[in-house]
Amino acid sequence: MTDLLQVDRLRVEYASGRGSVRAVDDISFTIGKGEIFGLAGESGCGKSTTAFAVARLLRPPARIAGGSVKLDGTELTGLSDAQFDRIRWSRMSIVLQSAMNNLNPVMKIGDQLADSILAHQPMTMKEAYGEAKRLLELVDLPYDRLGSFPHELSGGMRQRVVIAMALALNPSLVIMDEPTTALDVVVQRGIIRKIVQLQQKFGFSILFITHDLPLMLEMCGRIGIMYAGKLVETADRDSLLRHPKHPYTQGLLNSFPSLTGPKSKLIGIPGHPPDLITPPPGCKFHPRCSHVLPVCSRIVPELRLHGRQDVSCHLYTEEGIGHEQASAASEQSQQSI
Ligand SMILES: Nc1ncnc2c1ncn2[C@@H]1O[C@H](COP(=O)(O)OP(=O)(O)OP(=O)(O)O)[C@@H](O)[C@H]1O
Repeated sequence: MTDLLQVDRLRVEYASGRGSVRAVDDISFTIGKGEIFGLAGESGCGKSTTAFAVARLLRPPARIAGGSVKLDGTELTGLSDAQFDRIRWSRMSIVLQSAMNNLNPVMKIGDQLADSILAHQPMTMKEAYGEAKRLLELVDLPYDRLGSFPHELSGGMRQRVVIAMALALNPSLVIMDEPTTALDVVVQRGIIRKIVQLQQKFGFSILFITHDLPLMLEMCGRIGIMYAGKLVETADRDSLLRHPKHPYTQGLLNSFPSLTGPKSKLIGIPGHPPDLITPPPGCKFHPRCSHVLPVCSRIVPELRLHGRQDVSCHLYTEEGIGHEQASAASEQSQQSI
């Protein structure tokens, strides 16, 4: 699969009175053309900061401290705001959890959609309205809703409008950060089904972020697991489900009910994520890890290909205990998933 997005050694820091918060710490991943890639991990691990860095939505005190973000070969981190504005919406768009509340309350839906189309495409107002109607129908809203104000729509309908706006200019990448979290479960499911249908129809790629790991596993072809600003494992969905390699991934999967297998006891991960201003040395997960080795508190493990997935863990490095015990750990965890 050809890469659409290439994130290489990205680092993002927030300046704070106590020091720098290393929210995204040297992470690398790619998203293929037409691929749905998910980022998962506990609250505060840096998922949204990564998405905002890619979409260039970070504001002070946040700053990109290093690394590269390329979209279809174009380096984004060095572009001026004006250059990036041409890319935003036309090649990359973003749907946020709160977006449905950010629609202009005193403007009709049709005017808002037409305005966002006209901001990037030379058309007459009549043509833009025609486009707005097509977009509403894409997300299964009747076109007479063009004349409604946001408060006349339910939360689910407003989020569909936001998704329609994100697709208006046919982008190649859509970033979705908790796009349905604020909605009730039934409405969520309907919107997710619609997103997947549209993705299959138009072939755009998605960077998908949610707390809902079962939903992520259902929707994403490949998933990156983040812990304390680091990417600790990247794998295709099946490998991740069948053979999670990093002890953190294993713990995360054990914290959610199984999608398909028999019922088993849910086990949380003991302890808490570290303070990102003074994280522990070596692997940041080592104070919580049940497979911890002496090397883990000394050396940061690199993310390396192991079997079908990339994993950053000393269970799979030469400094660590080697593959046999790692496989045993993976199998042991698998039995309980
Ligand atoms: N303005 C800020 N100043 C200082 N630190 C911040 C700021 N915003 C976020 N952070 C820190 O950056 C880290 C990453 O936050 P981020 O919101 O990206 O995580 P997340 O994985 O998306 O969390 P959630 O799932 O809760 O949205 C957190 O530890 C957070 O405390």
